[in-house]
Amino acid sequence: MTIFKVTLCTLTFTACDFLLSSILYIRSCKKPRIIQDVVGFDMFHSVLDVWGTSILRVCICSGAVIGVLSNRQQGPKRLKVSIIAITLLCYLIAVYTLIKLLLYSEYEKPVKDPWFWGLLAWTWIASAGTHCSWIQMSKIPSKWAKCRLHSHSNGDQDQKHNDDQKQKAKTKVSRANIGKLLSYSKQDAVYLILAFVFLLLCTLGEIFSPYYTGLVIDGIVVQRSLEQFSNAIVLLTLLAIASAFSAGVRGGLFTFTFARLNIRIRNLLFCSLLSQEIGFFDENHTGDIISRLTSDTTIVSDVVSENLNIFLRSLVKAAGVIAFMFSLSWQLSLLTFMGFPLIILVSRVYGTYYKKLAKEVQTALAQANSTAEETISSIKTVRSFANEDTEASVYKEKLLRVYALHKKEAIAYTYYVWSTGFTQLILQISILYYGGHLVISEQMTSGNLISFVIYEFLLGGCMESVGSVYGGLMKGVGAAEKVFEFIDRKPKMENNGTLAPEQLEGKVEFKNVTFSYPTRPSSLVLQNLSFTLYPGKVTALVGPSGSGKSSCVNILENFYPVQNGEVLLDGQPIDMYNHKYLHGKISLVSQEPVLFARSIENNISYGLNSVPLEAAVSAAKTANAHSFITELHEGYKTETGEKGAQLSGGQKQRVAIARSLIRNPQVLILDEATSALDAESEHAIQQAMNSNLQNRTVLIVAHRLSTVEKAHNIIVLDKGRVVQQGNHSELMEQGGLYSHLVQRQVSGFEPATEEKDHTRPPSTAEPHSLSAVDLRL
Ligand SMILES: Nc1ncnc2c1ncn2[C@@H]1O[C@H](COP(=O)(O)OP(=O)(O)OP(=O)(O)O)[C@@H](O)[C@H]1O
Repeated sequence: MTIFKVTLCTLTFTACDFLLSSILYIRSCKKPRIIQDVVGFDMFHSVLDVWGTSILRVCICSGAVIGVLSNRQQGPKRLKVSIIAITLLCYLIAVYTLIKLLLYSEYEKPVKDPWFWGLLAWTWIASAGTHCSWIQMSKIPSKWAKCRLHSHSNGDQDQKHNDDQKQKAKTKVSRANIGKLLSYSKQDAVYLILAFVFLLLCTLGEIFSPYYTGLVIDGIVVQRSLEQFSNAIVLLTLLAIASAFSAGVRGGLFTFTFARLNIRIRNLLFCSLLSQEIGFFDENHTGDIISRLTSDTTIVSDVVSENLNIFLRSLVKAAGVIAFMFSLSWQLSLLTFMGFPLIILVSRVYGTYYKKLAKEVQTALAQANSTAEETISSIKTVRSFANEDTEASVYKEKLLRVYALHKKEAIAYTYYVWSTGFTQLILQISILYYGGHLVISEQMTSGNLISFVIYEFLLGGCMESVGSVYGGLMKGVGAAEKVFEFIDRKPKMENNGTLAPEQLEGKVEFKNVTFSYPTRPSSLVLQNLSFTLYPGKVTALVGPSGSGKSSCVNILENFYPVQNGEVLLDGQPIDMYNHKYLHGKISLVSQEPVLFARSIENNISYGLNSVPLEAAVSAAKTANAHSFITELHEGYKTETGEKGAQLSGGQKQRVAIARSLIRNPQVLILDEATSALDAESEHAIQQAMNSNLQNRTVLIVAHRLSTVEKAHNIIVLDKGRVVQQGNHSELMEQGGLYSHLVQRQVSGFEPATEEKDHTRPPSTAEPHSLSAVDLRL
């Protein structure tokens, strides 16, 4: 709707409101002349004041229209700012009409005048209409902006429009999340239904208790009958026992069901994480991911379980209590419900704010966790740089951010308790005052008043619970939003290839491969790269640091998708191979091999189902690991510690080589796999592997000349391109980057920076120790 339509509608509504209210007032006026009603106004017999509220509404609406038309930019914004005040005003008008009904009913029981009822009903409708008109007019800029977008851009309004859309989308997401959370509990429907049945039983017991308490008091004070008094007490006792029993079963069942939900969600999240592409782990901090897996999932199940339990109990109890209250006294019930919308309003404002805060707290906590995790997992590096104090202060800074958010939460909670407590206090005093009047005027018994007051307390408790658990539920929903974001995330690279040929030759071809990492899409790491790895041959990749050697390995392992070109295994793109099959045939020993906190035997047979010890021993022998393993106290049963921390770097590498060899892979990739070994161990491994080469394709990424010089083919990379290819002697003869690297390193010259300079003439110094030569600049 355009600005003109909105204002026209508002003005039409205002005119109708005034006209209808006036007609209804004139028809319900008991005095022969209106002027007499005005002069001798009587609260208990005249509805002049109710008609007066229509003038108030006319003023509100016309004021809004004038405000918007006179200042099209600022007017609607000002209306938006005062929405809560107008909501309160409209609510007070509606409450006033209820008070009028109570005043009228003092002299006319029941109130029969249809014009009076008509005026009351219209006043409620018109109050709601005024509120809606105000909201519509406050929204004008975002809608109006749409029309203006074509003529000229308006940054602020576009931003606001986007924010509105985002807010709407968020509300939808919250609802979807609650639905989704419940859908994960489908398997526990039986337990949930049982829990709900016991919840009903327990609540019924609690609802009837005040009623029987009233009967006990009436038995003592009014009837003075021992029989009625004792019957009521027996029933009260039975109810209390049944209610307590049901409460226990209900609580237990809810806790049990949500413990199952917790396990389910964690498992789903973990499986979803495991299926994500490697780029996902480059983009997300481990601490963040772990925080979602541990604290967010706990919040989702625990907070939701606790709050859903209280929420349902309070809701069912409130429904029963309301029914009893109306049966005891409709007047007192009306009085009670005047405060009801106010509590909802407070809860809503608080809930939205609390949800926002909860999300911020989760994010801040995840960042703090991430810092702690990074520091603790790299404690040796931290210690070696004596950087403990800085790390501690970085962590403290992050914790202080969490603390600041918690403080905000605490203040918000304080205001919430104050506002709801104050509303309830006013209500209770009004009820006692008006209830006393009803008892004195014999419109209800004292027992009923006591029952009503107990019910009112119960309802107050229910409302408070609903309000406070709303915040808790929102906290759970905020956490669920983050958990579901990961559970629902579709991996950008799926391992859904199906090829699994019985015979695999092992020929690998890189054809015009261009590649960049997902975290840095604009920087090309490999450019139009082509080379071939042949079965039965050892190929070495060499080149300066950062030239893309490990990136080639990552692509060959199918960790990342390539931007252009293709990587073929036996003529087929590698992503067409079955995931398990591919990694059974291509095995990688990486630069920093990671061992798991298990025994050496289990580490060697990692990922294989049942492997005899002999196979592990044989692989360990080839990897030159057997002798050091047997020297360990528990041999192959020795635990390696977290990430293999209880083994030396060289020992870890040898176990990792054995782990790859045991699979008898067709393509073996050794990415700096022997960098931590002494020359003798490396030589022993090479001997063993060369004699074991059969038709295996071997790709070696290494910096030591001793590792690469015996390779059948050496591929020299520079800035993601192949610059040279051939065996050691050919490349040395050719000159160029390879010989330059060799000669420069042989001369013992180490440049100060990682930048290389090919223009410099190669050193003429004689090689003195080939085994120690590092082919990296
Ligand atoms: N996970 C990653 N995300 C983004 N960029 C990366 C990632 N890994 C490596 N890089 C970048 O890709 C380029 C090539 O790195 P790569 O590890 O392939 O080089 P390398 O030749 O193996 O180096 P080195 O000999 O030092 O191990 C470098 O510029 C590096 O910064």
